[in-house]
Amino acid sequence: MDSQFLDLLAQKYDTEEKVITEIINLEAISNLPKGTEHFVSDLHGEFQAFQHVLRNGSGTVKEKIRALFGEVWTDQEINDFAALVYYPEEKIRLVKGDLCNKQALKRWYRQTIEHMLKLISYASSKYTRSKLRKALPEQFVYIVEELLYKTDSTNNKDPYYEEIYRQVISLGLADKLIIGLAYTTQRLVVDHLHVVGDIYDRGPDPDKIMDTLINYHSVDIQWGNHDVLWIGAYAGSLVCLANIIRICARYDNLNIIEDAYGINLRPLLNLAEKYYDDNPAFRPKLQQGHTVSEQEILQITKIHQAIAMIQFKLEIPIIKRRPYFNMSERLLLEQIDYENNEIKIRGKIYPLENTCFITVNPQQPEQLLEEEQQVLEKLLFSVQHSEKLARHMNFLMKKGSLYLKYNGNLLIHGCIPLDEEGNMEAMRIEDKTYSGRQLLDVFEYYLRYAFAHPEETDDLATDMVWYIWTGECSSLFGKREMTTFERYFIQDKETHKERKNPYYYLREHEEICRKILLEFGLNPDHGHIINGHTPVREIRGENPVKANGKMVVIDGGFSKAYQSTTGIAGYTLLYNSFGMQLVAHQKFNSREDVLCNGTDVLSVKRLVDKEVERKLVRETNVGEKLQQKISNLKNLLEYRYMK
Ligand SMILES: O=P(O)(O)OC[C@H]1O[C@](O)(COP(=O)(O)O)[C@@H](O)[C@@H]1O
Ligand SMILES: [Mn+2]
Repeated sequence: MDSQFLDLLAQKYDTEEKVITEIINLEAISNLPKGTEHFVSDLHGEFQAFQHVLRNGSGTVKEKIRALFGEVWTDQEINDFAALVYYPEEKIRLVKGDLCNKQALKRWYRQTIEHMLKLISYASSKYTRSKLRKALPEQFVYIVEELLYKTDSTNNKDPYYEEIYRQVISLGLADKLIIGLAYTTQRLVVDHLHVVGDIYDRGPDPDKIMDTLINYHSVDIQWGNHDVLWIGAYAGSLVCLANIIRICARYDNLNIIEDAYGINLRPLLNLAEKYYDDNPAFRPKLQQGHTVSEQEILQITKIHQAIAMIQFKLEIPIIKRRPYFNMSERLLLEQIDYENNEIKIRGKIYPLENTCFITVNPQQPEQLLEEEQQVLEKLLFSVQHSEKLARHMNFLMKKGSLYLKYNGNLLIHGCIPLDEEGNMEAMRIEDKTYSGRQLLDVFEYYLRYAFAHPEETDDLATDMVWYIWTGECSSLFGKREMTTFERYFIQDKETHKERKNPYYYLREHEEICRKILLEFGLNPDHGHIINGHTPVREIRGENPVKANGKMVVIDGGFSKAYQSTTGIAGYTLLYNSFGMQLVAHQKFNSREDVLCNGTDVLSVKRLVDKEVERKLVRETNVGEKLQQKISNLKNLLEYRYMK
């Protein structure tokens, strides 16, 4: 072992006792049950519903309350206490409104603090004291520990403990303490969160989700195709930029761009006002309960057309300079007969409707108007100079990856591109061919390169980010073509279909999943593939657990826009020391509903896999790191202290 490294280590562990204590500590931690992993996906800007799932730990909080108090409490009491743990600030306000005299409130405080402490003690039973300490509200660590670790069997200290309660309440600290303890509980029930892609697009508050994730104690992200689109825009891809604005316009979410990220849309609006009019194909999909004036709808409709046309133009030069993207069929503006308003797709002629080609030069359809060019420059400048977007995109890069191997499982938003025979599908990039894990690694390499070079807007890396959004071999898109143009302008629904990669039917088979796990160096006997991306249609009897349990698909649709197809409001997955459980969530109405009526999103759990023996930290990714550390410390012991 490198003596320099050991000398460095010796600075921290500068006595034999310190080394030995740390070894004992790490060995002991390795023998604790593994922490709970929580998997969510396809959040699509639905901050409220996501927050609820996060705060209730996909039902884990209530499960713990029920286990502790279920025999003595009514359902109503359980619901009330659960609501307090989820939304402590609001619930305390409601309780105070209900309890009219001070004495009653004091009694409530006294009982509630005790109940919270019981819950915390139960929820932290598989963690070290040090880990619990880190999760406690900082200003109350001392008193909470006193109350938690009461060891006095003689009752000599009872008055002492009572006095702590009394002081907290009379000094007016009870609210703060209860709120702090509620958040501690939320934090304890989930050790680590995986977001399996698609934080952005369709719903109203992706920025709030990002802020929540940034403040979360332990998280990783597997990028979704929509997240990559936002990364692409920030990294300088104009076509990705056009796409994010188009999608925001389509879902009546332009305030994400303008208000949340402070990107000035005025130049685009001016252009849109000049060239476009009302158009039924471009009217925004309105959010439920969101009232928008006719004038605003008209404005959005115009912006939607302006940016969609810019997008279609921008696609052309990329397709032409990257022949191996194999997208020549997507040169649609070149297939249009502008006089007869028709288009030829795969040899068939279709009439066009709701067209808005006023800025297109039929001889050179990729040509941008001078004004369009200027608008794009201003938008890109604005995007790349939004402080908040920079913070969010940097976090996505830091915590994110295209796929993740974690505790023996493979987490990926979309798919592993396969051919019909189930072989890893190959893609040529420049003069090399890649497939399987190598292909995904190359995609990720380009994406990181593009992000590191935001000043380059048409190099291969930047184009590749757009390919990951929409290309036929992309592991995040997983379809053969994106038929956006057809859905706007062609009636015939046949043209709207997007053929899926064979992966999506082959993943039903256990052998295929085993093969993929092997390709990624994982043990197929123990590993699972965890996917998001495609809504599981429970209504039609689709099972999210496939391939004899090797494959779990957790996109049930937080996205409101998709709930009618799925019939539920999303799946999440829990993986604790006893095994893996899938949780199906019912539609989330509102936080008020939880607070006032005690209604919680009904969650139904289904066992995916059961551990034969309780899984310990030692057998996890974290455990591996601990073992490495132990081995370093043992080397230090020998090198420094046992000569
Ligand atoms: O529902 P919309 O807004 O028309 O978007 C449809 C587009 O979204 C996609 O489904 C991709 O989004 P998802 O990752 O959410 O599936 C494309 O395949 C499709 O073209
Ligand atoms: Mn997706």
